[in-house]
Amino acid sequence: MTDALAPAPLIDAILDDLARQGWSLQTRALPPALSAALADDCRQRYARGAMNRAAIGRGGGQQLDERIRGDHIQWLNGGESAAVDGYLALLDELRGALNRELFLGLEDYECHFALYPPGSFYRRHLDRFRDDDRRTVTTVCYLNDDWRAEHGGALRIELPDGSERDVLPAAGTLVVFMSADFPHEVLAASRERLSIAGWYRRRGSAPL
Ligand SMILES: O=C(O)CCC(=O)C(=O)O
Ligand SMILES: [Fe+2]
Repeated sequence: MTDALAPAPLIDAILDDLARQGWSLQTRALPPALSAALADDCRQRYARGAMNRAAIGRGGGQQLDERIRGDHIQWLNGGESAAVDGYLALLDELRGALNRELFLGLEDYECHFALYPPGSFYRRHLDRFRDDDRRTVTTVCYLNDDWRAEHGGALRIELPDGSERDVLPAAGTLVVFMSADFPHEVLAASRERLSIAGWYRRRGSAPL
């Protein structure tokens, strides 16, 4: 038997927050060594041109629009690097806990590296597509050392009571929220901003 990767208190805190308020902010979710290795991996992919400008919409309706989002992304698969495998193992452990404790029936997890060049942003949106309701829980983990508020680049989340919370994209921070319920946006930053955005998905209700 292998040791659990994620500390039980971290998993418990996320489950409690989600059950109570539908979202969770954890500032020490990723070990610093893993976060640093992921940041290196992301930067190398960007440098060799492996990351593409992110599109909006899905399937045949995809389009590029810098007025809506300006990040570059690459989808992640197991077996690409030790760092990515470590990250996926951690997030799979969380998936198991969400299913066991909150009965969410999450079948899989899709995620991508994202690099926002200075000045780029992602306008207010919901992560659940109109024509595809499989995305159920959103996760975003940040990979940026020494991030300060004056760098900008916050994730601004709108809470059900209409108030807003700004989350700094600092290394180690993981944000988790119910995909259908929290409009959010990424504010422009004065420096490069690295992250992994991901979605736990349920089986689709519509036939393919
Ligand atoms: O990077 C973030 O803080 C959020 C990214 C996001 O909203 C998305 O990729 O859908
Ligand atoms: Fe989003």
